[in-house]
Amino acid sequence: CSFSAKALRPTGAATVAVAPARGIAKHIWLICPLSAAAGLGVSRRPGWDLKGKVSDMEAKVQNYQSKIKSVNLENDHLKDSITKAQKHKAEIEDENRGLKKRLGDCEEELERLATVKDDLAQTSTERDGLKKDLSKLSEEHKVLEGLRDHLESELRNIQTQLAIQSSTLRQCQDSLKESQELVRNLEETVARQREELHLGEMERRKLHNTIQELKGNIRVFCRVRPLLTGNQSDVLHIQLPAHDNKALTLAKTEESHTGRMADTQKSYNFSFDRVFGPRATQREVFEEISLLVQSALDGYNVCCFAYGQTGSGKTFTMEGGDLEDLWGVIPRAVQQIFKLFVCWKGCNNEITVTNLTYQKVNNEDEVHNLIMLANQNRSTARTGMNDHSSRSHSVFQLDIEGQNSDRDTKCKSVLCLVDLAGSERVQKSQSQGDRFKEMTAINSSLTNLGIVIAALANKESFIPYRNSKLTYLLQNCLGGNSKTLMFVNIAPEEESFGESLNSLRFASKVNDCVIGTASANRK
Ligand SMILES: Nc1ncnc2c1ncn2[C@@H]1O[C@H](COP(=O)(O)OP(=O)(O)OP(=O)(O)O)[C@@H](O)[C@H]1O
Repeated sequence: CSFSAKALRPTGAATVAVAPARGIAKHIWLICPLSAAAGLGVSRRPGWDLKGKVSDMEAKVQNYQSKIKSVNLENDHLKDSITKAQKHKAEIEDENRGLKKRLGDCEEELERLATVKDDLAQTSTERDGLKKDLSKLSEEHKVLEGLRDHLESELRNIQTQLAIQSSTLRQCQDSLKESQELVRNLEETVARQREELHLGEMERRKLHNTIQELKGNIRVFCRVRPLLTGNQSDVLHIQLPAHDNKALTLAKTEESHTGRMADTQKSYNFSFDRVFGPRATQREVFEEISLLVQSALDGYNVCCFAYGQTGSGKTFTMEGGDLEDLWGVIPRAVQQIFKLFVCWKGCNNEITVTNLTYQKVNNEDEVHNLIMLANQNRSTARTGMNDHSSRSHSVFQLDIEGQNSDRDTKCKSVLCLVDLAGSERVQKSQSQGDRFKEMTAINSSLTNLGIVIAALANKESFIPYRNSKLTYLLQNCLGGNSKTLMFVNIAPEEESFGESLNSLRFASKVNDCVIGTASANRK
């Protein structure tokens, strides 16, 4: 199609169709209105030139026909193209559907892959964690390997040591066998020596008893109290020989009554089993008594009593002071006994006295408590001779029972420790009223004690023990199966000379008493 630019006078709108971008053929069509086309390339003929016009028209028709032809061709061609395009479109749609499906598949796949990616990320995180764990475990493994090596080396050492120990053990077992043999031999020796010891102990008791018997059954110790005020060297009337602890002399210068003769020195010599001077300590005194306490533990009845004028130191000797150094015979004897004994199982007394109770004791403290109770009940008072005079006799009696479970033997004894009330002269003590009555009763019981001792010394057939409660209570100690010791306490003051002389004479009489040989209460 060719156009002349000059002749072109478009009168209507042109439609431009553009073929789809995608397709096999690409064409541009321009469709012009007929009126406009009629003027193309045709020169204007005069009105009268009909022929010319007809020929133009025919030419035009021909042109148009050929154009139609070509358009039809073109149209066919286009139809064909359209068919093709439609086919192509259908193919493309198919393809599109396929692609869409593929896209859907791909999206699904993508989703799946996203999940996989998440899984992968999680797995990766887990892998990182595991890697860390692995490295940690590797380190631990390394440490454990080190430890294992160390343990293996230790094991080797231990095995070596074990081998050494095993060999030592074998040696020990051998020496144990030898030791067991030795122990058997030693046990036999011990049993033999125990038997020898027992025989030795029996021998010791026998010898101890013989010594006690040789010393006399009623033994007498004399104790001189120190001056409570004043200078000890002023005491001239009591003389204690320096090298003889058994003798004592009372000396007094007697003035001539007429004045024509010179004053005479009168001396009274006494001899006892032991004389303790004013400086003797409580411990020294008890050393002697402890032998008697041992006799009580060996099964002998033992009695120790203190006699003397009021204020001469009887209570101090038997009980003493609160400090351990000042303890007297009773607390020291209790201590000695409880060092050896664990329990006392009761008491079985042969002599009973009205208003007297027997109390079971298990230890030293219980005994001390009883002594305190007894002291509270004991009557004391201020007299002309002593600020704290004991106005009663105090009798401490302990029943001892011993058992040798190995040999099934038993022994029983009584330890009797007596602090007598002080003897005193009526005039000197200036006692009145109740004190006077007390003093009379005390003196009476002491007189009865003297009578009993005199009867024993004279070996009389009847001994009047029942004359007083005191002698009745002490009858087993004085005349029976007992080892008896008497303390005669004397005061150092010169005005007590007469009382001291009386006491020492009485004590000498007691010292002469032979009351028979005591025997141990053993079963
Ligand atoms: N060896 C001594 N050393 C020191 N002081 C002593 C000694 N002996 C006795 N005394 C003291 O002498 C005083 C009288 O003693 P104690 O009370 O023992 O006498 P007593 O003979 O028991 O008197 P009584 O018969 O009146 O009861 C007490 O103060 C006591 O402490």
